[in-house]
Amino acid sequence: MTLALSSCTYSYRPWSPPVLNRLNYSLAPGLTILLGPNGAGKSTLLRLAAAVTYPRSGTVTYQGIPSHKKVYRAAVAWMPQQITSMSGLTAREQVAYTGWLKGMNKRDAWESAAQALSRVDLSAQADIKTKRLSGGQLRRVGVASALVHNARVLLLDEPTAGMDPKQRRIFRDILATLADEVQVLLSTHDVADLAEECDQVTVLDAGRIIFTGDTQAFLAHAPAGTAPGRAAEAAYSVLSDTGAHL
Ligand SMILES: Nc1ncnc2c1ncn2[C@@H]1O[C@H](COP(=O)(O)OP(=O)(O)OP(=O)(O)O)[C@@H](O)[C@H]1O
Repeated sequence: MTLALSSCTYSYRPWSPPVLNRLNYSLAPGLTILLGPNGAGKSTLLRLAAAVTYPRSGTVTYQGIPSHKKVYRAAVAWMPQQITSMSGLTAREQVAYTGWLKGMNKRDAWESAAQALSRVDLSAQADIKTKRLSGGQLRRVGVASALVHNARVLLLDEPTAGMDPKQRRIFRDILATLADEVQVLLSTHDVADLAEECDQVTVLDAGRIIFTGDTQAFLAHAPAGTAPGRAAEAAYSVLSDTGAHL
């Protein structure tokens, strides 16, 4: 049993049309990327999975535990699109502070912050004030903050948006390593960068899942003769066109 959304319906206002309608989704092991056009519902799905909000009907569970339970929230970590640097805090202090907010005692949070920063390859920047870090490094502080309380599932909302190619490559390698230990679901528009590196791909369109499966099955949607290195974009384009007609 894993993180699962069962028949989930969600709308932002009681009277507005649902953004997700009776959605069923089970997160696979490893690294899954969540693709879809603007407004497809990716952030909404992640927010439900992160227990930031709750479905109007249906259930969200992790190993059968419903998302409103404290143990659920302890198992799942979420990184929103915007990471803020906390005024005056170093990277380690910011990550430790997040751990403390999540209920760890000060000493455990401090120790765990060092480990989390090492997992995102930021040990060398641990004592630097977060406001002096680059945008890509600050995102890695965000991932470390998400990891500090030893979550089993990591939910990342467009973590690579605005990163330069080098930072994206570093970030991608870190995620690939992390995904050996925790389940990772991340939304992105960087199809070409990530789709060939991940284990699973899910494509959301207008609140419906139009594809979910392993990377090979996803790439198989690229038309024959697609140039090497373009397969992910081509597969996504074919699936998006199909989804638009469903
Ligand atoms: N706070 C909100 N209040 C009302 N409607 C919202 C709110 N947030 C999102 N929506 C609407 O819900 C739908 C899905 O939005 P969501 O942000 O989940 O999509 P997305 O796939 O993450 O988009 P993007 O790729 O642009 O980030 C959109 O129609 C959006 O306008």
